[in-house]
Amino acid sequence: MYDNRPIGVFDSGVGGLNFAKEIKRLLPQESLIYFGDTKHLPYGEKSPNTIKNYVKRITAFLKKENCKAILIACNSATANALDEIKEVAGDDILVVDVINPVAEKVAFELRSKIGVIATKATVGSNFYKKSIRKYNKHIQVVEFATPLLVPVIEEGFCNTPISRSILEAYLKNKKLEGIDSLILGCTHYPLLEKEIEQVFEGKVQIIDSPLIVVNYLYHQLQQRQLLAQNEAPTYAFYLSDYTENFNRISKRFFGNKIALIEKNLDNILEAL
Ligand SMILES: N[C@@H](CCC(=O)O)C(=O)O
Repeated sequence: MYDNRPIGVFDSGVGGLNFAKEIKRLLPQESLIYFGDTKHLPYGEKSPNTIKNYVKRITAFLKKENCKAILIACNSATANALDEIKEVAGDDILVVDVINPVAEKVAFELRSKIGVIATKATVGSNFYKKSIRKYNKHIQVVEFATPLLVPVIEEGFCNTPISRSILEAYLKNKKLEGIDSLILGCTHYPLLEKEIEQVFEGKVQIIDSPLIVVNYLYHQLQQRQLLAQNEAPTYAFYLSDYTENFNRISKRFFGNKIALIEKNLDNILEAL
């Protein structure tokens, strides 16, 4: 039994593309519909209620596009609006987030002090600490907000003296002293992963969230007989506001033939 309907993936901007790219690599027969809410970026600086309003509309859009599953490729959305997203999605759509699969995996591995760097909205929720300690109370979890990293990434300053100096300032903070592992608790941050490894001189293991999450997604699809058998999957990219940086990074991950479609979701909830 196969299901060739698309998987919906969304984020506030380019961050979710790290996860969409991993789906394309590991699940090459799956079609994707990506929504980047670039008009409302950064989510990390917004209140939980504001985030809830944004992501309910995106979920409604992906439901209307007949998605069989939705990957919330955004930690800030997961940490502040997971229940609301599931409510709008309803029981017929599989919803996978980017925090719980990672928390469950790292909780059963030999780690003693895990660092989590993320946006203010994610750190403010303590979602990672609560999720990891739900499985293992003995692990110390340090959550540390690094808000400048998203603008650095969205403005295309990765691998520059700017990103390097900001990472040095953040990662050498006393709060992160003695960590053995680091979770990149923002889907944008894998774009800085090499630079982060350099700051720690390889002494800290960076957790590969995209691999863990997409592996979890695969098993959830398999259990529900929702896997696709599609030799020509399609990739559609919608943005609430076109940005050149999204265009550049999406083409780097998905090739030059993709089309970016600007989509206004202001009235979509009324249309449901
Ligand atoms: N993709 C980011 C959101 C970044 C932002 O819009 O502040 C996350 O995982 O939290």
